[in-house]
Amino acid sequence: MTDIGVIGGAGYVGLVTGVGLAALGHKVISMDLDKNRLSMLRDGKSAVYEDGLEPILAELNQMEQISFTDDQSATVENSDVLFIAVGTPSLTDGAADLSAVIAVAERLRDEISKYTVIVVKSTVPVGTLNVVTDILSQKLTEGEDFDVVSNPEFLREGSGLIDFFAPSRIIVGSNSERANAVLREIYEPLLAGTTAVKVPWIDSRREIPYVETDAVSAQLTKYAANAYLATRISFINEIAGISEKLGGNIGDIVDGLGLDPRIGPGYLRPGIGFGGPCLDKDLRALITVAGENSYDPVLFSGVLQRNELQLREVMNKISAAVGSSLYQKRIALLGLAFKEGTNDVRHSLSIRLYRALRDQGARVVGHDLLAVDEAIELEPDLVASRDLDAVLAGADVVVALNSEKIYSEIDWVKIKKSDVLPYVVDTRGVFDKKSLVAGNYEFEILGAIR
Ligand SMILES: NC(=O)C1=CN([C@@H]2O[C@H](COP(=O)(O)OP(=O)(O)OC[C@H]3O[C@@H](n4cnc5c(N)ncnc54)[C@H](O)[C@@H]3O)[C@@H](O)[C@H]2O)C=CC1
Ligand SMILES: O=C(O)[C@H]1O[C@H](OP(=O)(O)OP(=O)(O)OC[C@H]2O[C@@H](n3ccc(=O)[nH]c3=O)[C@H](O)[C@@H]2O)[C@H](O)[C@@H](O)[C@@H]1O
Repeated sequence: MTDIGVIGGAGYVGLVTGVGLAALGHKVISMDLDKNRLSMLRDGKSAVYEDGLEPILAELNQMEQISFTDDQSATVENSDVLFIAVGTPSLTDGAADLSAVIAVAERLRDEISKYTVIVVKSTVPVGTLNVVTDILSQKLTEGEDFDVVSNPEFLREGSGLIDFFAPSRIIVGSNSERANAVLREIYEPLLAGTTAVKVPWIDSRREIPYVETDAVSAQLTKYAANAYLATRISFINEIAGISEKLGGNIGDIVDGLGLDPRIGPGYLRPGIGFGGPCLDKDLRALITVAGENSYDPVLFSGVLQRNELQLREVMNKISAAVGSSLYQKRIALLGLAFKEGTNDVRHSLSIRLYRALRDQGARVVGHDLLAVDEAIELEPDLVASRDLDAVLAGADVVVALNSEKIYSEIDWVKIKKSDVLPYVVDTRGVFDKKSLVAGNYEFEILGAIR
């Protein structure tokens, strides 16, 4: 059992990391600046939605396996290992904003009083570990008082706990054997499949790849993974666009593509593009860092460009559907979070679409199962509801942006209230096509002939 502090412990990554490590039997202090989130967490409630998190959190709280505080000094004093999971958002030039990481390191420089392993979980560009080491070295000695390790995170929002307990891989980047040994000890229960509380996602028969490498490679692996995922989405969106022009059916194309074992079926759903707090930000940071090192990443620039164009494609479909002008047209957007299964609206392309429609005078009404409050907090004038029927009623155009299961269950015949039907734009191939045909709706599916 290791005493672990998680700095940024109330965020998406920090919370899953803290809860996961506590469930493995470690004593965890989750430290954050957000007092509101901390007080919710002490009551077993999370401001970030993660499937299955709250029951485990409540159990861990009761066992005193995890605690929540805004006191960094006490966290440092009572921890042998500190995971840093603070945010690293995009600056206007695309580079990662490291101010939160630097602020934490500057305090650690004065707070560390025994050998402490600093584990950087936040996604940070190559070179950031040197910055942290330089800050700490102003008062402390590397190897004696501290070591800094990279341990990038690959979780997906909404399925964070599954990804913690059944990760595709664990990557640890460090040149210190002492720190590596500490990390191996921390992850040992996960590799062995043993936990202090019952979690449904662990499979002790499955071997979890554990990769030890240098810090530069660990950090670049993280950026490469997100760049590849973004590339895959822009790739399939581009194929969908071409398919639409040539009269193909993207669903069948994806199935045919995915059958090639070198390509695989996952992560090939076309749509409005990749949104969310990370893919876009990390790709921009990679492009910036490549540029700073005299390398021209033409492929990745194209991936970003396709993503921007994709939003415009969807906007054009809506404009074409209403004919003359969007003014006063009621547009129902299904899916406000950046994807289904999360309440995160950070960098949601649905919200960007809302703004573009609003600016042209449309009356937009949005639906989401989890993110209505978050969407309204971000855009106070947005009319949004969890009631799907109410959102669909009276719409001139209905647009599916996320692929929630309930969207596939809409009975288009049953919901018909009059002969004046909305035009339906399905960017996700989620709606029941037979039902739309039976109801005589005019509709289009992104990337497909009907
Ligand atoms: N959200 C995701 O799915 C993933 C995020 N990442 C990376 O993990 C990092 C964190 O991302 P998220 O969890 O999404 O961000 P987040 O914004 O949800 O969480 C960051 C937390 O850090 C706290 N914080 C900021 N400054 C602090 C300080 N000085 N001391 C203590 N707490 C502080 C904030 O209050 C917030 O709760 C980023 O680098 C991101 O790129 C990596 C993999 C997945
Ligand atoms: O670094 C991160 O933050 C994380 O970013 C992504 O995870 P996440 O942002 O939670 O969401 P994804 O499920 O990857 O989806 C990202 C965007 O791509 C879109 N997407 C995804 C898959 C797909 O086939 N098609 C598609 O358009 C989603 O709708 C969403 O807008 C990665 O999948 C994680 O591995 C990574 O850890």
